[in-house]
Amino acid sequence: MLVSTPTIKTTVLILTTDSECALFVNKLKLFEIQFVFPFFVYFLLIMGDFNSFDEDTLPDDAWKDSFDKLLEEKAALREMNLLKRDVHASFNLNSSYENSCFDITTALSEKQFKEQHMPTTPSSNVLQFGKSHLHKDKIEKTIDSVSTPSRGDVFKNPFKCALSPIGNWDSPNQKRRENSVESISFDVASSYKNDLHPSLAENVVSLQKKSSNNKLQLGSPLSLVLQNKNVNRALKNVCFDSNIVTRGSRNSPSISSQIMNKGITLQPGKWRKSLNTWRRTQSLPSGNPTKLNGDYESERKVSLTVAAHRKSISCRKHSSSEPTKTNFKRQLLGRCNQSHVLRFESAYSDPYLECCEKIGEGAFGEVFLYKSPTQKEADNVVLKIIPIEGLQLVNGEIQKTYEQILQEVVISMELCALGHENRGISFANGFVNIQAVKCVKGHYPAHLQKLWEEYDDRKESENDHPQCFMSDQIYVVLEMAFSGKDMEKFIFKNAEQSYYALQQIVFALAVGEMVYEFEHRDLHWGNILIATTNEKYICYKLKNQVISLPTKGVKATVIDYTLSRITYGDCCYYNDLSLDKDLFAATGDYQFDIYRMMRDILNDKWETFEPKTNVFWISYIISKLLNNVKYKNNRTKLHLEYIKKLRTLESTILSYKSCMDFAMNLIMDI
Ligand SMILES: Nc1ncnc2c1ncn2[C@@H]1O[C@H](COP(=O)(O)OP(=O)(O)OP(=O)(O)O)[C@@H](O)[C@H]1O
Repeated sequence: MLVSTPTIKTTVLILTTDSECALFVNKLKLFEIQFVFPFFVYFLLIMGDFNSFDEDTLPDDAWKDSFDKLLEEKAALREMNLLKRDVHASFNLNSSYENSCFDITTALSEKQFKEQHMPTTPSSNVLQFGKSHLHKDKIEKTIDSVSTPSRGDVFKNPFKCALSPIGNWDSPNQKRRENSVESISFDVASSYKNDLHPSLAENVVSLQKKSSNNKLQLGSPLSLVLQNKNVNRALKNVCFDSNIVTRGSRNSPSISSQIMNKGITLQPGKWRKSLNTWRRTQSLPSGNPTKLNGDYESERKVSLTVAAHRKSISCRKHSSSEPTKTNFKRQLLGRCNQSHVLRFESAYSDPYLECCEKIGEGAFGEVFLYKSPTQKEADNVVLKIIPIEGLQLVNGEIQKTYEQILQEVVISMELCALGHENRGISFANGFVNIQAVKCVKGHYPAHLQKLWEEYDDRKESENDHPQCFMSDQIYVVLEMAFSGKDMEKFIFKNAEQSYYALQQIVFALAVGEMVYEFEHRDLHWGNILIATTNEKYICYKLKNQVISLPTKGVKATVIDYTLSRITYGDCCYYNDLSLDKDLFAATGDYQFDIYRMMRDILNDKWETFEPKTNVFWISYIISKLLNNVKYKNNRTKLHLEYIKKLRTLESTILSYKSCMDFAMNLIMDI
């Protein structure tokens, strides 16, 4: 192999710094360094002219190609004036052009882009972006085809440099790289970098101020560039101004669309708390708790007012049983077997509460387990305590009204009654067993507050401390049977076990559909509880047909009917989500697609019975069973066999009209 002398000399010099050495070694691997290096040493010894190395050498960074320079640091970009331009060139080490989402046939050069989209005079429909003014609608249309402005030579041969071992850059995707942008840029209505949410601040690699007096001011729009590798993390907690501009998010089209749609990335599973956290960051920019984001705050007030008056029960006209405002309370007390609201302490004595421990929490309630001194599991009771009718926000949520809690109570009790085997032509276990409902009033008991604090110490509660409740606070307490662990945390033995747990859910929903036109509408894996059982079979009766389903050692129970719908008597009990815009903007899991799928199929009319929504949730559960739940034995033949079955279901599930339809199909296989 022939190597020119200047190359050899420069090579020896470069190897004097660690970082350069590492990069260089990578490149030299292509030349079989193990062969070349001894040859260098031998050759230099023969030359015997070490002093001449200082003369006649190339500059220190001669080995760097134009891409290396881009990767290095901001200075290089600034030197090229890229940071000040409309689109920020990438210096994200982790990205690769193969991931690019660009359609190269429609990609525009910077010049073309400016010609087509820059108006001569700014108008109200123009978004500020760097120094340019761009029409919003046009940006949205061309979002995936924005070019990175570049000096032509940078991308013609991205590895061009004096010492580059890659000589002939001829990639079929070269053009893509020309057009790729690996950063996201947008405006935020916040101020200093330090005032941003920490997770965003640490990702800010460029900050362009727009204020006239050269000082960053609160509320002044900033243009930020985030490194793509960190964008997802940053987006999780960050609130964006409504006039966010994003350009060429190439690694993840979904990130781009999240921003364009004012998308919200929520934690999968119990989404309410994560949504509330997001809402809080919207209304209180970190670092400046006194200043509210005006627009968002007024929007939020409207949505809270709407939530307070959200209809949950609607009855056929002229129905004698039509509930009115005045009798929701009476109906609730009827369900509680009470003539009036009880004092908390008379419904639950101190010795009773001393046998409790906190086991869970949701946005609407704290959940405690009463452990019976009899030590019999059947005597244990789960208490879900839900504050109602108060004016103060609890856990970021407006408290449910009598009407709204009545919806949950009626659904819970009626579905629970489906488990009684002597009832009519259908029955199903699988809905949480409601033992009693109580309506109580008063301060939150001191002992429960202590349990809340202990839980907070152990697991960090996301809820508000219950000391916030006054003596006139009303609560509904659902007393239920203990039903196991959230599916999210449960460890299945293998996929055979999870496959039969899935079947249990399908049959329960099928019976619910048949008897009550039931749709769960929020069946994420935090709302399915799994317990181990010694029973070999669980029985269901569907259209007069009794089905014995093997348990394979587990029992699945569906909980939390906050969003559910049933038809009972002449009334429909449901939750009108049509004004809950934030939920439909959420991303971060297939779960959040399901809310949009439901809204679409229901035409945003939440009173309507459409059992396909249950099928959507089953499809979500199948995907969780395949991709997310934990398995103890995941290498056995049996496990793989059932994974295959689940995959088959995954590909066919959305063709069913309802769980009833699906269950009928499963019966043939049993
Ligand atoms: N019957 C039960 N057996 C065992 N654990 C339960 C039971 N009911 C509730 N839990 C636990 O309490 C948690 C909260 O309950 P639940 O989902 O009913 O509350 P929520 O306020 O309606 O929640 P969300 O925030 O989803 O609206 C559950 O995730 C579960 O861990």
